[in-house]
Amino acid sequence: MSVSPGTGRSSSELRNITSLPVQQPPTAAVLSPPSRPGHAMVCAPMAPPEGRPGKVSAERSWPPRCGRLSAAPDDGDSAKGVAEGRAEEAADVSSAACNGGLPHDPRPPTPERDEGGEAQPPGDGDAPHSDGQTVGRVLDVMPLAFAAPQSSAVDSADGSMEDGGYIADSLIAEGKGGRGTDQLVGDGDDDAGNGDGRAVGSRADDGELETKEDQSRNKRWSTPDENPPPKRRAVYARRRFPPGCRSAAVTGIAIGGLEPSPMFGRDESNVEIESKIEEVGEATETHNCKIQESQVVDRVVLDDFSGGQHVCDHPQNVITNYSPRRDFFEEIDDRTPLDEWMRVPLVAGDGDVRSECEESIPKGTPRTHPRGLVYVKKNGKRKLKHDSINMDSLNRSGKESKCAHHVATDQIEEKDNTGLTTKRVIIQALMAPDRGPWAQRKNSISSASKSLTSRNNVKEKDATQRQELLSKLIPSTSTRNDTREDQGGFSPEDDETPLAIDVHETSNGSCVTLPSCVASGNESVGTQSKVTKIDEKSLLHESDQEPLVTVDVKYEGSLQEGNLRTHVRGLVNLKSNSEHVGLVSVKVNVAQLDAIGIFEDGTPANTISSTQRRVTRSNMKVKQCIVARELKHDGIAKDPLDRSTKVSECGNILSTDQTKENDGRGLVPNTVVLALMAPDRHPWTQGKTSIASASQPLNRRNKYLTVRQGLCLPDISEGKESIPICVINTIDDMQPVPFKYITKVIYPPSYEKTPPKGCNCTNGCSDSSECACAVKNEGEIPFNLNSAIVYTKPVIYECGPSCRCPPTCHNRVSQHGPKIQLEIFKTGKTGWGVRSPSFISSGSFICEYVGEVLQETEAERTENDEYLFDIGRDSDDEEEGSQSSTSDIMNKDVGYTIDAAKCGNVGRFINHSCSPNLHAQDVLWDHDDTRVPHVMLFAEKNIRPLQELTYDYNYNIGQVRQNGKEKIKDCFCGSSKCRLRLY
Ligand SMILES: C[S@@+](CC[C@H](N)C(=O)[O-])C[C@H]1O[C@@H](n2cnc3c(N)ncnc32)[C@H](O)[C@@H]1O
Repeated sequence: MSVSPGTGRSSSELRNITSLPVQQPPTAAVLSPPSRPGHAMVCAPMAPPEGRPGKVSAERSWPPRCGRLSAAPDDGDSAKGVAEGRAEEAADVSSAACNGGLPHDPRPPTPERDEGGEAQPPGDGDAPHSDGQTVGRVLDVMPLAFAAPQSSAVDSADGSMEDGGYIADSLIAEGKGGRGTDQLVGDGDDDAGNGDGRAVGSRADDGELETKEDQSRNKRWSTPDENPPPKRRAVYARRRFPPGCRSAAVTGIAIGGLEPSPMFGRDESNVEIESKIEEVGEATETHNCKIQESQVVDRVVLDDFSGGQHVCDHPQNVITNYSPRRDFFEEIDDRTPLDEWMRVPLVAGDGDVRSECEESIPKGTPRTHPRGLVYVKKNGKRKLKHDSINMDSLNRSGKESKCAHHVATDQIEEKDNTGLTTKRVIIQALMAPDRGPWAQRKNSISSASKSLTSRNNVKEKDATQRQELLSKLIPSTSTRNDTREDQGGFSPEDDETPLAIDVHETSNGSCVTLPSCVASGNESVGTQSKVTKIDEKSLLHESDQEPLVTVDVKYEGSLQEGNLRTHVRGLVNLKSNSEHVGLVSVKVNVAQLDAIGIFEDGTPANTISSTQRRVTRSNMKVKQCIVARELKHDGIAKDPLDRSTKVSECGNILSTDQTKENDGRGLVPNTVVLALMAPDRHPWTQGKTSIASASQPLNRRNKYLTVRQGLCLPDISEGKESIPICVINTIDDMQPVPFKYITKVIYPPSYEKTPPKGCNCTNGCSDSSECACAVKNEGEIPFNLNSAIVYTKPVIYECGPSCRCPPTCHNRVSQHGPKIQLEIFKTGKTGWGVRSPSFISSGSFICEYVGEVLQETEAERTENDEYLFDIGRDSDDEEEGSQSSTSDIMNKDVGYTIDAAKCGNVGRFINHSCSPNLHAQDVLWDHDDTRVPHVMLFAEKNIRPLQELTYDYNYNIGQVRQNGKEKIKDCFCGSSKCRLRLY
């Protein structure tokens, strides 16, 4: 059932969807390569046969000026040459690339069975899969040429999808709708489909549930007879920012010397005010850290609070929203009603700031970003002056982003060691950098880390300790360390990166030696751990010994969804010739290991088994380890080279600090494994240390913790993305329905991209008046030097292959693909979703919405409309004076849609939210054709780790129709601002 606009379809988008079959042709099939039984691929047909009974039709309206309004009735005709040609070609070429023209689900429809609903729970469509997933099947993105019919395979997807609150779509008759269904209701019948007592027609007009923008939009479009129909544009690529935001935002080439604030400016400092520190990592220590650096300003202007609904009905300009019910990282939602938040006064002028940090830092793991409480007071009153310049305590002024709730300059990174200032107040510790320094280039890591003395002390002390120990313990054999980029720098990964164990036993039965593993590189000594990371390279030769001892590491746990850990602990079961010789507790960083799937089937001697309820059992080849062959009770361990290192002793188990939290069960007679030093940084973790921040304190009741619970796939992109994208499902046993993972949009076969006129810059595009691309962007580079977008436009022009500037040009951001670790996970109610284990700062590029570019006429015939995203410019864009491309020669009457049903990337899994944290931005870089821009998703606010990534599909509630009937789909975004309906 492809009735409504699919993903990304705007509320302003109404479509005349025609001939959409309710029943499926008996030729539909689920195909599976015969050579790989159990691996099924499900594909939908390109277009349904005409005249099939049971079809539904949808009426679609177009706004004036959208170009296709008039063309709507004869849309197919007007676009016939192209559309039909496209359709045919698509079937042959483009779609075949993804679909292979595979037949569709052969199941005949039944009255009970909702074609779309059961097939794809929260959505509709005929996607022959269940709940957007397959049961027990491995995602198969293999070429369809290998696919063969396997009609039975679909059965597993039928009827079992609705776990965890999925609501099946249903195409129902007037008055038969019900909450939680995708419905068609009688046109104009407010009661129809109101199974839960809601009035369909008025739901969107519920003033309490809508923003003003919503109201305005709905007012404009909700009554087609009275109001002009909506613009064609699907998702608003532009975010409605407060006045001045765009122009006031600091760009990367503006304001010399200052690191600009992120575009969206909703830095977390306002959240962090009086908020509880999120415990990160393993709770081994807690200490109070006095924030010594903060930006304290005299004055701040808050002339617009991003719509103002969220905050400042308070006459004294209360800035911060904080809900004690929400966790620390909870976003500031500018549309969240005030009463949802506890308002926190931020004071300018006389006041007092007191900051307190409390966090847990795993031993030996320097923390870069503490989080703490900031108390802002001013004689017990709330006060904030209006002004346009922030003056810090040194009377330095910083331009602020007006869209910020409060100032956010980089001066916090520099100084103001005045610490806590009592006379002038404001906020400013703990602002979000352009990008999490822990996750990116670390160019601002100093800001956060330096701001905490104790933190720095730890770090420096660690380094000193390590160096000292290294000099003592490690002979000059570690040549390979000399080239390490992180040499001398102790990042959070140093003690956290995955390590594993391999145990060998020598003939005397008393030694444990190094395995045949890769060298991990850095020699370091655990900070407090007294564990030496031995030069594995120098020991590799010893791995030639025939292992006599096997290691079986078992991880068990009871992690809950969203409660990730960076490290698990487990027991290493030492065996010698199948005889148990002991247990050793070890700790392994599982987040990285599992997520990137470096575990592989290994030899019995080097395996780690991961078992847990509903957790995939996996053999993980141990990659790195350090093994001491002897451990004395004086706390000295000796490695195979007879180098000794101090270790902790924990009962009978001689363990390192990494394991000392364990109960120390097991007996290890004279033989001990010491492990868990910091190995190399893995490519996928470079610059991505924030996984640590996703961790939670250990639940000490869980002695055995799991390896990344619910891991379905280590990398759904199968290596196509530079950063693996794993799939996590802790809800059920299903996996995503197979699709072809692509990283670039597929244009219609007949489409020829016209290279844009590039810039000739050789100076890094720093002169925005000279850079042709900047000129197209109205004289600005929309990205700052940290690659965060700083303002939005209808279309942003990045430099591209036609330009002389290098690929590193800071006006090339989104074209390089995702740089933030993303993962697909099963949500409770909205199918699969996307999140990141990393903190994402506002303005960061997330990913592109990739799929097949279809002409809309063709898109309307797609079976599965769940993954459609209309693209192209809307009329307003031009009215607002945005630069129009000179090569914009296309027929504006032709609309295009990206269909990611069969071919797509991680973007296809991003769900809708009425309070989104992403923003869709049209970007051009490899052509100037504004009909088919790239849809790039950027973070529009700071996003805490594991928070679902969402954008606003912008459906026009009440306007999605099929066969003249309103179609309804409930929204389960869970936002306090939820409009309750997707459409
Ligand atoms: C592009 S897909 C998103 C990924 C999808 N959840 C999946 O499992 O593949 C869009 C579909 O997801 C579902 N969806 C997304 N956001 C939703 C929301 N807030 N409430 C209900 N369903 C939602 C709807 O069925 C929608 O048609």
